[in-house]
Amino acid sequence: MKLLSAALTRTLDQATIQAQGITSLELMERAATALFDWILTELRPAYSTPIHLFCGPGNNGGDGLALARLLHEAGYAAHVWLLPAKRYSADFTANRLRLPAEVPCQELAAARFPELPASAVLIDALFGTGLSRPLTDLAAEVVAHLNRSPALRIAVDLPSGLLADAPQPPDSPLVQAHYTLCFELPKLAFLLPGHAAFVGEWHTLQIGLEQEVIHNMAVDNYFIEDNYLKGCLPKRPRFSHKGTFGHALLLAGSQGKVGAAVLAATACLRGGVGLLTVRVPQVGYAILQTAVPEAMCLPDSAPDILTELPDLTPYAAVGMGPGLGQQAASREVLRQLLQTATVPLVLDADALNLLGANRELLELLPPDTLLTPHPKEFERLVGIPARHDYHRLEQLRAFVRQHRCYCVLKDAYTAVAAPDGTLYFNGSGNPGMATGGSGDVLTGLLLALRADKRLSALDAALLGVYAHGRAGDLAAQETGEAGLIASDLVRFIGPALQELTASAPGL
Ligand SMILES: NC(=O)C1=CN([C@@H]2O[C@H](COP(=O)(O)OP(=O)(O)OC[C@H]3O[C@@H](n4cnc5c(N)ncnc54)[C@H](O)[C@@H]3O)[C@@H](O)[C@H]2O)[C@H](O)CC1
Ligand SMILES: [K+]
Repeated sequence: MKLLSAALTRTLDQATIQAQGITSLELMERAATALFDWILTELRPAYSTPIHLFCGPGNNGGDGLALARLLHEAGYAAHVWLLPAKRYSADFTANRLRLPAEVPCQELAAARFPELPASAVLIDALFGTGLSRPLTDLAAEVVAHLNRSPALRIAVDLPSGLLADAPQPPDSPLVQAHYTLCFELPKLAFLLPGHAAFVGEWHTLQIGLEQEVIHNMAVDNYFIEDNYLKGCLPKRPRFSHKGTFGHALLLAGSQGKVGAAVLAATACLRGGVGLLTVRVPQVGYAILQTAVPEAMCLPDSAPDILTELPDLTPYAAVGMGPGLGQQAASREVLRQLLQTATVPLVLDADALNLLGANRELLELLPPDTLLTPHPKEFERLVGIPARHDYHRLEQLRAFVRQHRCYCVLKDAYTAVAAPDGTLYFNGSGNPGMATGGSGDVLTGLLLALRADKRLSALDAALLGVYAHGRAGDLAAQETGEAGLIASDLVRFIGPALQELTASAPGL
């Protein structure tokens, strides 16, 4: 799904109002009803639970006021606190007037903040997408008061203080929400690591915004969730043979890190590759032949690191990096690979560190090469530390545009960057995957998908990243998050890919 800027969100609201012939107040009522339904079904508060709604002067506050009315009408103990302002939005005022007189409603003042015990539920409807600058004065004090409370905090649309799609100065006042409930589409701000403590668990609520309008909006950020890739992996034709799915070459492993080669190799096989040859140093030969009998092994003549690039003629794709080490001889293998390869490349781990340490090699990257750095490796690749999460995304866009490559920036919401600068944030996966070897598994899986000629570079990257996370989610159901190890991911690649496979035969 698309990630809209605050400006496009406003356009969408207006377009929905026009297309459906409704008033903005009616759209607000839909938003409040969706919030009300979520709170009742997911939180199931007792009628006696005090629900304190903190309402700002704009439409976010209007959502809060409408929600307060719905809660009151259903018999819940709603209590409204208003943030005084010079101007209030029209729909705020309309809902202020519609609030039944029996609902306690007070203006906030520095000397008059309510007691907020652990048993209460707090609704943060202070500010949403209309926020244009960091919170100060009374609003900042209210936010600090909410954050000090042991009560559950639910943010409407955005945790107040957070901008939807742009950085705010460090240490700006921000509500620390346990839940953020937004409308229809998530916001880019939710997906950035620095915001996790403020956004909490987020959910999108449907309010009937115009799908046609969303469809026609041009954006450069997408969120990849459950349904997006279903059916994208072509079904295997009955008359296929191992040549159909490509012969991949994996260059990996060094003394003490042959396990990385084993994990990437098994993941590549589970990813559906036709044939796999693995290049390891001598130290890895017996290990690989024993641990991965399905793969062919082409050992390097050196005992503990890779020093020679094999003839690339037989291969449909080449992966390099897991457990490689950063010796000069391996750097020369990488240089030769970049100079001679005419098939898709997947570069990870030490192959990326070698690129970062020898940045002139970046000029040799063949177009459509797929790189899979984590943030630290990415920083080494670009050579300049990111000032904040948004700056890192701009660096990412600039990097793929400059080098005409695909880059998978690994994080809780991994971003796949395409050469045109479009970013696709991945929604599958869980914290159990933050474990050694997880990245090696991704490399192997991506290598298999890049060897499959039926897939475009973008589809291979998106399918691989999503299936890797999905394998993690399936594995965690069995092992729990803490108990999950990288080999578990390998076991669940098959089921994850199965979910994404088309039901109709491909041509
Ligand atoms: N489809 C939807 O997403 C819908 C969203 N709704 C809700 O509407 C808000 C956006 O409302 P808006 O009135 O544009 O903005 P805010 O309520 O966030 O606040 C604007 C208000 O605040 C003033 N202001 C801005 N920055 C500051 C600041 N730093 N300090 C103090 N005051 C500030 C500004 O001047 C305005 O007066 C969206 O988030 C949803 O919650 C609709 O209800 C339904 C459809
Ligand atoms: K809010």
